[in-house]
Amino acid sequence: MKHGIYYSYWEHEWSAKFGPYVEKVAKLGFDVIEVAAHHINEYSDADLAAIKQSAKDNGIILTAGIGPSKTKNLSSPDADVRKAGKAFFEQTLANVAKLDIKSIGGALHSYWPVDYSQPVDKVGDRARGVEGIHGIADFANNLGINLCIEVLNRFENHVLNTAAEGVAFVKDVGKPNVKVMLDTFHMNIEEDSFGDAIRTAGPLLGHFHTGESNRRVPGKGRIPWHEIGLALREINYTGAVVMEPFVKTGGTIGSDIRVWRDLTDGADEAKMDEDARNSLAFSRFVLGG
Ligand SMILES: O=C(CO)[C@@H](O)[C@H](O)[C@H](O)CO
Ligand SMILES: [Mn+2]
Repeated sequence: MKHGIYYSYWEHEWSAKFGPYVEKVAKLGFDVIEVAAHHINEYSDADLAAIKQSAKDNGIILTAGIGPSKTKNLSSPDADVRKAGKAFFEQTLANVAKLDIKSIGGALHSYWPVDYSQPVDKVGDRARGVEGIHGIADFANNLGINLCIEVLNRFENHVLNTAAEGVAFVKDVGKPNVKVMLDTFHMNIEEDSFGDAIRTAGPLLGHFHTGESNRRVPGKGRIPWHEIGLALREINYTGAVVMEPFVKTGGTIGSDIRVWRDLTDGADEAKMDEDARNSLAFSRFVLGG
């Protein structure tokens, strides 16, 4: 098991440059840094080559996360949007591959966060989502990339809310590089049992996000980490466990994540780093790896 952190913990914008965080995260003792792929198509090849080299020099593995925008929605009822989504993903995956990234996770099958001011069509969106992911899976596989379909809570997406729904979706896609992704923040809202959800995903679990029920770093709240660690060991999970704390207000991150109060307790960057380091030690102990 490899442990990581989403660099957005320190930032306000999905567009924030992730290059400088590779060394920082390595110094904090992590194995993995997760980067936001939302704006990766704006990086030059030289930028990507430098970041790849920095990861190599620092012994860090990169993974990617993304919340696709409504205009790039692979499950949209509008065929032109689906087409734009496919083109966006192909460009994004090609750039992600330049960083030697083997896994991209998020609501790849849909968009995020969902606009609930309009009625939703879960059945139709799911069917188009299966087709959309099926349509980019081989492209990703040829680049050695797994597509990890994130199961989200009801307030952020309607297509997949439970591990069982995630597994059924991934089985319908039926491609070896398309996996289920779980996140303890979302599981806390939707699952009857953390352990059962992880066992339901079993060998299809491709990526795992961690965070407390208010998205503080693991160890500061009341998520049942021991139960989660036992279940991950039971299914012999060897993938990445990436903590995804969101504690800062402001910017597109604060707004998309609905952070309306300062959850850092007024921390400066040094204290934010210390919290991450302590949470990493806690996560390695309780989850393994
Ligand atoms: O859990 C979430 C959102 O609640 C994230 O994983 C998100 O989908 C993605 O990371 C956006 O970059
Ligand atoms: Mn997540």
